[in-house]
Amino acid sequence: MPTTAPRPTARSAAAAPSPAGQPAPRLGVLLCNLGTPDAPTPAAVKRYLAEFLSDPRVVELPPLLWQPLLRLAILPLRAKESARKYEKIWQPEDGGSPLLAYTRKQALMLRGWLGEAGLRGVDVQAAMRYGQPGIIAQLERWHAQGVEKMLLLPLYPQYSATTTASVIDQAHAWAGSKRNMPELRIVKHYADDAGYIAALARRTLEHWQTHGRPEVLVMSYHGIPARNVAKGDPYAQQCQRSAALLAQQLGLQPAQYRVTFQSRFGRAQWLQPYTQPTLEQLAREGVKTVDLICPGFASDCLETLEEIDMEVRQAFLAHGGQEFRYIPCLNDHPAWISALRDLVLRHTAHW
Ligand SMILES: C=CC1=C(C)c2cc3[nH]c(cc4nc(cc5[nH]c(cc1n2)c(C)c5CCC(=O)O)C(CCC(=O)O)=C4C)c(C)c3C=C
Ligand SMILES: [Fe+2]
Ligand SMILES: [Fe+2]
Repeated sequence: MPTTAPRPTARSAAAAPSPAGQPAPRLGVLLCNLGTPDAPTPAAVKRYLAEFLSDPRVVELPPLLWQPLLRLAILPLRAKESARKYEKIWQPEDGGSPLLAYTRKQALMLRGWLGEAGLRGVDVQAAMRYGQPGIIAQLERWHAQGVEKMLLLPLYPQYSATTTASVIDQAHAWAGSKRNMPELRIVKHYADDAGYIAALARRTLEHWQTHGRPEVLVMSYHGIPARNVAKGDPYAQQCQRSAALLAQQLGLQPAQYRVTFQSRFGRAQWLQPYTQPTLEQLAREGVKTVDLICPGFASDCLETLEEIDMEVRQAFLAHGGQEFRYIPCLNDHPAWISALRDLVLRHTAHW
């Protein structure tokens, strides 16, 4: 019996068939996070750190000065040291790197939730700025399928040139290499987005329902060099804005919370106050119970699971603290997926 082929539309005629034989998506949403090594080994960590720390958005030193220092002095030691830390948080049975596993889960859930919200023909994928799966490879796949509209959603609620701008640079450089470039939209930041703040508040209140309220809630953000802020990076201001909104939702008075900055790299001054010394000081002042939340990290990762929940916890307890309770990142919390869905719906309106 002769079969009638569906009449090709302008789009499907141009599009390469997708692997599952599904029609090509109309719109691609890319959840972008920092990146992670492929394995918790010195060799894999070295590859990842070399790419990451060679990005001029991340380290602004002249390459002729920085590259020899990085390759000869920093990487050999740091790769070994970091690999040992990655080993402590690696999930061999569950996606390896927590950062990658959670970002993939967020993409999968968001795809379903957008479909339920009535957004048709949308594909949602997870990608990493450094290492695998890469941003360019995904944009290239969509381009080959004829996807003409792509939304970049960096999983950094607060904008920084060191993170968000680097994602955007990479996507623009890729688009610049195309004769028939797609439409690109970007979510620059969502530090004061009501859905994001509500998700953080929900996460915290659920934690308090189980454990009760602490004496002090510490909100710890990843740091950046202080001179970046002096030169105009709005990151610090956005961190303070998110913190104030979260405190307001939780009904906290200024004495009941602190904003701190973690993960300092190198010897330059970074944003202050630093997280670990703040926790040590609180313990010395007689504070017995603290909760710590990392509002700037969309997913748990090395910097939260190892640095905060192991190292900083240890430091607080060693200085006289009694209870250190880490509040997990937003990860796959439904309130967070709902906030991401609303961000996507707003940024793809009339598309
Ligand atoms: C100059 C160095 C760094 C800047 C600036 C920086 C900014 C920055 N980073 C994140 C988020 C993450 N960073 C992570 C790991 C990480 N960060 C740095 C250095 C800088 N970050 C290093 C060297 C590392 C690797 C680990 C280590 O060796 O200590 C991660 C976790 C990755 C993982 O695999 O789990 C995240 C996430 C933000 C948000 C930010 C600026 C706002
Ligand atoms: Fe970092
Ligand atoms: Fe760290």
